[in-house]
Amino acid sequence: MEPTQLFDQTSLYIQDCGQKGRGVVTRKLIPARTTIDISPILLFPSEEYTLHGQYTQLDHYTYRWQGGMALALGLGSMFNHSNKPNVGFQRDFESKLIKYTTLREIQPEEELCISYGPNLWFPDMEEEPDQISNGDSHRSRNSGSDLSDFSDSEDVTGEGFLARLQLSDAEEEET
Ligand SMILES: C[S@@+](CC[C@H](N)C(=O)[O-])C[C@H]1O[C@@H](n2cnc3c(N)ncnc32)[C@H](O)[C@@H]1O
Repeated sequence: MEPTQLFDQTSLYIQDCGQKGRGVVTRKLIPARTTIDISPILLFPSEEYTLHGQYTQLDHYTYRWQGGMALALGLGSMFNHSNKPNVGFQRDFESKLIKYTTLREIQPEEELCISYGPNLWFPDMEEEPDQISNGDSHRSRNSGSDLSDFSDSEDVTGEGFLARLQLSDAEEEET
């Protein structure tokens, strides 16, 4: 495996984001298309996840992965959800990494959010009050298309990468 360069994250910090719990915030302006983190992952094989993991706190933090579910080590586990995300992510199955890239310019003191997909298991506090649904707290994160499900390992750099991040889940399923 090639060595992976990690990132200087001195401008990012973890903050209490009210009912969302902790979240990731930036002190400085971050330009669009900036890679802000590469998180190594810890893979839980499908069987282990089905037998145990889905009944634990891990279920709130894991990403779909080839062969099971993955816990992002580092910032990747701390991004909250927004249906208008300002950060996209791309899984690199071969290198067991998730790369996070800004989708637009992000202002100082703004929270960095990814999209978990359409099937949330909690009431979305980013929504307007009359739009908040209850979510389904009993539904396993693994039981729907929670996270846009990249089916293959791809080059994680370049235009194709960012364009793919911006696909909606519906478009993603069609590709
Ligand atoms: C991957 S964790 C994110 C970090 C988490 N906030 C923490 O403090 O550990 C996912 C959990 O954060 C909370 N969360 C994330 N985005 C949210 C949102 N838009 N509205 C409400 N809760 C949210 C939910 O409890 C969810 O199960």
